[in-house]
Amino acid sequence: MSHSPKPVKKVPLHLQSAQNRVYIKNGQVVNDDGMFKADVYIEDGIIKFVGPASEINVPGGVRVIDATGRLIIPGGIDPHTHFQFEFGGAVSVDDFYHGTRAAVAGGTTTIIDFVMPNKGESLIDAYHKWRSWADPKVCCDYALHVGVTWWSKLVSDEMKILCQELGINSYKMFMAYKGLYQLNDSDMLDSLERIRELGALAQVHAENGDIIAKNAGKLLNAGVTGPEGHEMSRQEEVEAEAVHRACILAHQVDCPLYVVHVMGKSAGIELARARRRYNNRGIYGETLAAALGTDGTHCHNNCFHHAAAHILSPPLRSDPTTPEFMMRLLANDGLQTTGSDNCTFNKEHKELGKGNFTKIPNGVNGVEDRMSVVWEKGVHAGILDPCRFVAVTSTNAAKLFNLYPQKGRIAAGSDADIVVWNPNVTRTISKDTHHHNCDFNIFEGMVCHGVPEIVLVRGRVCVEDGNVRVAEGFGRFLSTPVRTPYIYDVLEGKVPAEQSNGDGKAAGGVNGGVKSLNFDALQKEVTYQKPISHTLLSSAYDVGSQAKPQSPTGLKHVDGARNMQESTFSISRK
Ligand SMILES: NC(=O)NCCC(=O)O
Ligand SMILES: [Zn+2]
Ligand SMILES: [Zn+2]
Repeated sequence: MSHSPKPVKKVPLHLQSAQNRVYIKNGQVVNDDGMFKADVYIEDGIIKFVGPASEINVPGGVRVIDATGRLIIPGGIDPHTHFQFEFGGAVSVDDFYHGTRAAVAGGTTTIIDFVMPNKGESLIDAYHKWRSWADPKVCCDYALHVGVTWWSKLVSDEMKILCQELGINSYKMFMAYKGLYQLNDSDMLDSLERIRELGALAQVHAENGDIIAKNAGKLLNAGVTGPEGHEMSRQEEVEAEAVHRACILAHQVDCPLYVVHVMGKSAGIELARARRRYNNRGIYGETLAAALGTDGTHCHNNCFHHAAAHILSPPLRSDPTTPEFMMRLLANDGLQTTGSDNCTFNKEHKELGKGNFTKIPNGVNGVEDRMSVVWEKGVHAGILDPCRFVAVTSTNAAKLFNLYPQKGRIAAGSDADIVVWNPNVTRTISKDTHHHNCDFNIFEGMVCHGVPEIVLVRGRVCVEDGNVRVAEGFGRFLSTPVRTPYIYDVLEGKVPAEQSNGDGKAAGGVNGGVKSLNFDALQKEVTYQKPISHTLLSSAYDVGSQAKPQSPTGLKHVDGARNMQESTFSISRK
């Protein structure tokens, strides 16, 4: 089959040439593998020099930035966004302009969005649709993943064209959203096999969609219609089972797998266990800013708007110890990356699900605040060091999606996507000051140490003095080649996982190993919920190691949550 790519809008010259010489002095450079004092010189959007001031003669006419007391870090890479995405009867309100502007404001300079073909739709047509939406609007560079939302010979053929001609190296399959995107195991296996043949990376949304559909029906029949029904229908083990199954399916066809949005403790453990089982080869996991910065108790708030604003899938977990647990997994290489899954809807959209939680459009914010949340809950909390922060917010994603070292590193030759990060000041997150196009922020009121004071996108200063000055259309599409060495060199046994940096010199950050994890101890921290039919019959909720009589939601106490008495499911909401 031949294919002629559709023309893509060119970036106007006046936007390409802005601010072409910048010198950042007196800062502390942080990469995933080390931290050192150095100056950074940039010309035409590329880093030309990183080193001591004594080794460079800076030419005249240069914009000088003094980074004394600041860190100079690679711009964040958010590998998981859904801008302008039609989902659940609404279109997400952060389009490619508002979404990438919010990203840059928060220190993220590359995003990877998902092309989501409808069932029966050509993947290539969907790809061009996404390009036509994104190219004129993006304020920073971006790449695309493609959803394999149905399976056929046409899909298989198009995947080859996407990989070989259109810059795609990753595909997402869904084990949930029954009747919409869900693939059965047989189609999953065929897709995984094809992805392996093409040298790409498989991504999976891991939740058991059949269980969810059954549970949702039972809950609605029993009168549980509010947002709290969402997490009740998709419990921890429903996610953990799917993570386990996905890892085995992928391993059976030797396909590398990246599990997106790992939200629950037990799902995180399954992912880390699979990494250890397969000697850190070919299994990778992402968690979300949402999972690290807030929790599912909000979905039980008696204000419908507040509760619905926190609905995404897999759900935020009501166990309030989940965020710290997920951060520890990131610290120990049980998980490798953080995304946002930014998919924002406003009040009127969320209200589509009033009276039926299955109709609440799924999605939350995160693209702007991901870096600050990971710093606050990771580095400031003493769980991550600054190098690991850079790894899980930027470098690991660059390696896994084959953007490294163009992205994800402060080094000569890399793109000048740079954040001057001040760890000594704070900012308070609020919907009133954020740059999103949405009316709610799930991190409202969080005080974050760590502020992206200056943000450069390919050498262009886009954030300074609290002002965000982006240029619509300045971002470029990043063609991502297949066979990223960080994955395929290891998978094919060319280098041991510990040495998989892609250039044979030092260990990389994506295959480091989970040796230090004590799985027995971790497992003891997980509380499993009882089956939903049991819960509907009784208010006693004596599960796992933390047995306590509780509400059917599994909550010990939540301010504003409904008061459960036996199986009475009434709650008054504003
Ligand atoms: N996660 C979510 O709730 N919305 C976006 C779609 C997806 O990633 O599954
Ligand atoms: Zn998903
Ligand atoms: Zn998503």
